[in-house]
Amino acid sequence: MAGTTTSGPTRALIVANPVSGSHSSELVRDVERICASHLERVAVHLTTGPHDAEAAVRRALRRPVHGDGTARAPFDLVVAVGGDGTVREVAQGLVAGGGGAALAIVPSGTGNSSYRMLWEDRPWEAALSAVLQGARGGAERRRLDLAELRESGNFVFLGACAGVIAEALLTARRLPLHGRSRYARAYAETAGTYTPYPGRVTVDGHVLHEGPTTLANVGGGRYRGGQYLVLPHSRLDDGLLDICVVGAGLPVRELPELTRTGAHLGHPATTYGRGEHIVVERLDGKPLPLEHDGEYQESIGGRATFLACAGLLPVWVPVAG
Ligand SMILES: Nc1ncnc2c1ncn2[C@@H]1O[C@H](COP(=O)(O)OP(=O)(O)OP(=O)(O)O)[C@@H](O)[C@H]1O
Repeated sequence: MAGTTTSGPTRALIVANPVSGSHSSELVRDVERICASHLERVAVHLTTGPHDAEAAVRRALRRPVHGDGTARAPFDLVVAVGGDGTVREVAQGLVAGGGGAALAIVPSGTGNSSYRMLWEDRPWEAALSAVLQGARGGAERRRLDLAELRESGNFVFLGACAGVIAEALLTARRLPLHGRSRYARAYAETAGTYTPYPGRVTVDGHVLHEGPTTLANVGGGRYRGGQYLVLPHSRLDDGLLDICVVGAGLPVRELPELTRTGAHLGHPATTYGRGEHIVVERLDGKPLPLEHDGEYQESIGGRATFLACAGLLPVWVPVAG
């Protein structure tokens, strides 16, 4: 397959977020130990705050290492140890840093949908060990699509959602729960009082949906909240963004059950599309409730514009099939 390579990586930077939902220092030590048993060079960076993962990756990739009189990139692998927000920041740093280092993920967040979109339910130790051995371990380096959110300039890895899922993230902030049950409870609470917003979604210049909107999800990843299969048909390297819109005809409380299996797609209130240029709007002059990669976008206005960026990010994934 184009864009793949068979040999494993040799030099890893581990970027770990100490405040991600299921972080522990033992986990970081284990990741470091497993990497060190396969690789010639391993470094660890603990993030210090929002955006630090991106800055650390950019910095680290900028410094060439000199060996035998030649310069080469200091790392060919960056292992993000964190949740979806950390993974996205690392992805942004990898794109900005250039140089061809590829991403691997060890899940230690809350939803961990990014890890699941690549490795499903495989234990992280097995996935990391596969990555470190390359094709021999059953992993390959593939270039995956990203989306650019025009209004912020950020790249989107997992996906973005306007509507009830974004509102649920705000609810989740005040819940003293951990893991995926935190998002499940936040969603249930939010759904109880949620009013669909007046919206429009345009795909490659054609209006896909206009009217009351419960959610509009652009991806990227098949899962949201680690368990809800909102975009079951999404492919990560087809150069296109999938979009699922749920209108007001589907009771908000029924969505979690339906999206667990992708059954929402058969409901008449659901519209599905695919394209390179997707515009999600709120039409009543209020800000669009929007999140991407699990982070609420506070400063977005009434409109979010997503552009597909085909094959922008090198990522270690299981060998296809
Ligand atoms: N040292 C730090 N202190 C405070 N915030 C940090 C620090 N390092 C990183 N962050 C921020 O923590 C946020 C949340 O991290 P992350 O998304 O990885 O975990 P999570 O929210 O538990 O998981 P998920 O997104 O999978 O639900 C990120 O937006 C990141 O910018």
